[in-house]
Amino acid sequence: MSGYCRATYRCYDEKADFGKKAQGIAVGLTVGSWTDLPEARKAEMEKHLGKVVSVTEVPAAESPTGERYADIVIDYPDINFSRDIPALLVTVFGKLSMDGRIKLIDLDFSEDFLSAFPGPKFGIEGVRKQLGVENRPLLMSIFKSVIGHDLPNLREQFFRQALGGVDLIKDDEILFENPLTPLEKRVEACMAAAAEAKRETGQELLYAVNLTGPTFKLAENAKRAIRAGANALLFNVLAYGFDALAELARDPEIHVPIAAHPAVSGAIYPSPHYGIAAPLLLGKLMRLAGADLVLFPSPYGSVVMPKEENMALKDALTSDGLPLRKSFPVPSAGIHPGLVPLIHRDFGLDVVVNAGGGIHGHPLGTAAGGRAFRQAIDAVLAGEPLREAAKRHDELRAAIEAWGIKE
Ligand SMILES: CSCCC(=O)C(=O)COP(=O)(O)O
Repeated sequence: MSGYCRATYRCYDEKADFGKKAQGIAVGLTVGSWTDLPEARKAEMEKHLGKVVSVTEVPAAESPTGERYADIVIDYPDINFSRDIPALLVTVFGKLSMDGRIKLIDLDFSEDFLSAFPGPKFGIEGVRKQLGVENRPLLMSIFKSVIGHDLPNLREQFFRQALGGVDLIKDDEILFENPLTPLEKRVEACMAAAAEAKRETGQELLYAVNLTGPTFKLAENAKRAIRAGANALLFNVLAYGFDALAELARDPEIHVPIAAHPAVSGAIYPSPHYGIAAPLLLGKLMRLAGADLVLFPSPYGSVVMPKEENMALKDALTSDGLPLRKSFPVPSAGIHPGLVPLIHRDFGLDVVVNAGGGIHGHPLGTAAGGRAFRQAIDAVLAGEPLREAAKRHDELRAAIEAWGIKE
């Protein structure tokens, strides 16, 4: 699209004139007023004016929620905003986000706007290359119970996760700078455990250390972590803002994959009437800002997102429609080995299977938890039912006895 970024909204109202509402948005969020302007001024302002592209009204009787709504599409001239995500979001959904029952459903970026964003530095291909794993879903393990633990304890936890054959280990997102496991010491301890585990497993491993601290110290902290040996970062994007991620992702000295955590997103996407839709919030915008991996609730686990939204989110991260590297989808929360067939069915090969409790809570211990997942992944790729594979694998059998299989 040339010269304009396009916003799509869903607006609920029992009796509004949606055409008028759309015109009000297009004018109100751009030039402010139009009809009151003298003709000469109108000619000058034309290039700044938002344009209503379409208004599609759905009556209550045909609406899935039984409420009357309209999908409104508006084009916003690039000339009005700078090439950064905060400027775009404030333009298209600043004041408007507080003005009645309206949700931002989608954004389409102009070529010029897009050209300011390099996107993910590694993406799916780059992460696979780093790990040397091309032909199967990846497996990520989440540290659980990290607060109040010291370095030897953390190192031991890391080692046990790594022995299970996971590809990535991520910090818990609630682990911040603290005297027991400060950033650099934590990285050194965990990377030493990774090297020790590699001697047994032969596997490469990425450790996504939680990047925290004041916004203006993030880049410096990331570089400190990398100097200490970190080979990936975890980042709570929504607590800081997309621009913080974009700055980290475009910094040439931050040459490690960044995993985006969805913390705080539940305050923004779930309502049908308000906020920003999940495929845009956790999909398109995360990819645009440069997340190599994006965590989000799956349709099956303990924190769920509806399937349709989940699939649209996956498409936003992986479609060819954006000229950016693809981000790895990481459907998460309450994941256990019995869910691997569903994850593979819905996400295919390019997915990261991610589990905390489903690994640490395994009846035979943390390393067995990782192995059970790897056995489940291998079985699914071989087209073998999990119950069959479980006859040969104690770890998978114990996992299925504990959590079952969901089909
Ligand atoms: C809601 S997506 C984030 C998942 C996450 O960070 C997490 O800790 C999930 O842990 P679980 O024990 O449910 O695998």
